[in-house]
Amino acid sequence: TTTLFDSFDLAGIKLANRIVMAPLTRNRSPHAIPQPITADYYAQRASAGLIITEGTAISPQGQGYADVPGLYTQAALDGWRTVTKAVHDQGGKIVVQLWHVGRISHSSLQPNNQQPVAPSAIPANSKTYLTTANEGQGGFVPTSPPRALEVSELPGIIDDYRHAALVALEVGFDGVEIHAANGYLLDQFLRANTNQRCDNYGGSIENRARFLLEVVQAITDAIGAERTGIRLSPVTPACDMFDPEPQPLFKHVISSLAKFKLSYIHIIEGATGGARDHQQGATAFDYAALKQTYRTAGGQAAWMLNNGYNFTLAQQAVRSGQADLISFGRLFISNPDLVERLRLGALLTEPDSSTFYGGNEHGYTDYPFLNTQQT
Ligand SMILES: C=C(C(=O)O)c1ccccc1
Repeated sequence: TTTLFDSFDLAGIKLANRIVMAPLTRNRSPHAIPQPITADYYAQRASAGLIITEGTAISPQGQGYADVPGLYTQAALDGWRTVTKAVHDQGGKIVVQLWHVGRISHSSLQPNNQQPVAPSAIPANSKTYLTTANEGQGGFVPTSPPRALEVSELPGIIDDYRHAALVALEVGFDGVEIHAANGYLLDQFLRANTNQRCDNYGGSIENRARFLLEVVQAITDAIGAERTGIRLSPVTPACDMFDPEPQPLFKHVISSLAKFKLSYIHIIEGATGGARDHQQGATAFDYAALKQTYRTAGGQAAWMLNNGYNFTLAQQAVRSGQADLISFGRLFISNPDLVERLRLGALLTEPDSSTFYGGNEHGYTDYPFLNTQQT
């Protein structure tokens, strides 16, 4: 039977195992430029079957938190080249998560201190991370109220996604993950509480999924569907998100995605970083039905599940065929050699949440390995 430690062919990319490092925002890229220490951080974790980078902004407008990296300056691209080389030198595989935050931003982070943009002018009851003058000391502040995007602005944002995907491959990434989860721009278009547009990008489920599918079309046209994954979070409340009928919404989304020969579908089960059985709407979300719908519609992408998995749950999910791949977030923060530890059944280091966001090497690259020679 299949286990987490079996190799996996991800649309032509050979993964050494089924254990994926989930995207994790760490707020350690001043001026959106990944630093040399970031290359060390990802290289330390290169034994993962696949690394998905932290959310990476496709444009200045897509930047929503201080010190998150981008793909829109030459300095950032040079920084990412160092990262991908360091990971590949360790035999690892790494894709970059393409991120536009939409309304989850602050005017001080926006070009010309503008309002953040969103499908509708509905403020989020949410916070974002800013740093004080002396870089690195940061805190969370309320997000700024957004303005509604004009239809005429959408092609420009699609272009930003296309361009980011192209430069991602140029700087050595093995592919991209479209961030369509956790209440950011693409999820804001999908779900009813944030999208109250009256044009053909709002209202019906088809209309609310339109922008996401146009982005997927543009990226897969640019770099190939086999280099393109996507992340969805059907019922997460993260960033103040809610839709009263997630099952029909995501049934339509996943059926529509089936025609693209994507690399993988990454599903967050429940509340991101919280209860796996979190429910929105009248009935519990049926993840198995979602996968079945996708396969019945002809979807062949790998199926990746996330959120609060431990070793036993993960083995069960892979053995049963419920998932091809399992992504782990917090456990990879504090266990660079998570794969080895899971293989040996070794003790896992608990992550220290006080150093998740912002700061220096402490809580970033100074977590211990089991056998010290790898430090
Ligand atoms: C990109 C994030 C996500 O997808 O939730 C994120 C951003 C800031 C803090 C934690 C997570």
